[in-house]
Amino acid sequence: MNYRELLKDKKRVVIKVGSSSLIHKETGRLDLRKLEVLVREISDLHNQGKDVVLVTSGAVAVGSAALGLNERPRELKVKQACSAVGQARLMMIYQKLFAEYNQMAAQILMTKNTMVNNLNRMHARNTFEELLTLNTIPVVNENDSISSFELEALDSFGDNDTLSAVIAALIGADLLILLSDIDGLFTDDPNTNPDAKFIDTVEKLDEKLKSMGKGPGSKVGTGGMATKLTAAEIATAAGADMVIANGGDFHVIHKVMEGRNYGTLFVGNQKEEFYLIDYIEKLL
Ligand SMILES: Nc1ncnc2c1ncn2[C@@H]1O[C@H](COP(=O)(O)OP(=O)(O)O)[C@@H](O)[C@H]1O
Ligand SMILES: N[C@@H](CCC(=O)OP(=O)(O)O)C(=O)O
Repeated sequence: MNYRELLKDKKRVVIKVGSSSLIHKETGRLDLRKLEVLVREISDLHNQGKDVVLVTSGAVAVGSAALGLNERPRELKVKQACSAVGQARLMMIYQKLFAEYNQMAAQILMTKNTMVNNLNRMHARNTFEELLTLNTIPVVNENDSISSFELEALDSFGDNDTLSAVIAALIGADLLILLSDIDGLFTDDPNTNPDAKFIDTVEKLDEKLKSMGKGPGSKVGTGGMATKLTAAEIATAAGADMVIANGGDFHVIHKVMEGRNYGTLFVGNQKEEFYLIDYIEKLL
């Protein structure tokens, strides 16, 4: 089976970009040229008739640069304040860029409680559905400034990798693309182990593969490969394919969608009885 070919027909796509793919390493400020490519790629997918949801990190990084802090803050309340400044800036720029391509962007900020509480989860699902029906592009992040789960428990739900998989499952997406600072999954962290080998396709995510995913390599990233594999577990069990690809050049989005060999592909394998809440509860 050529799993890559099937990517061409995906109809509902969630795309997650990490902070490290959005900012200049040296200054911590937004890489505007890259953002333009990201927005153009997403707008073009939308013009092809696909539903697209963008999950974007970057609020804390953008906020701390705007406030003149030299490095990523450690104290929770400082991170939360940075995120309040950064999220507004980030969204302002997304709105502007999407508008240039005649697209309507919408913002949804989620917390773990949104997903755990049955009523809130239903509201979230309905809002996503309606936003997609209305032809908008939902832009999602964690609601860092009012919730501490996300910034403190970064190994569990508090990470946009996991959040994007939960959203993919919630809205019945058929593809999740995680754009990171690395080409995909390797047998070990290639930043520390030069012998690590690239893995092109994962048909079954077993314990051996899961143990390969280590923490983050960069100062700005948070979850590393470990949370991306948790995301793969949720997305594939919900029946969506997932691709981890390098967000160094966002043109990779259309290359992945054309079925070309970019990134690591995790093949969706819908569990007969898939209950999203079971997965969310495991993350608490
Ligand atoms: N097995 C692995 N394969 C690839 N990368 C890995 C692996 N284990 C750990 N990593 C690290 O995960 C990093 C990507 O995650 P992260 O820093 O959170 O980036 P992002 O902000 O883009 O999500 C890589 O740069 C790499 O150092
Ligand atoms: N919600 C936080 C970032 C959380 C996160 O997952 O970051 P990353 O590892 O860069 O995707 C923010 O917007 O700064």
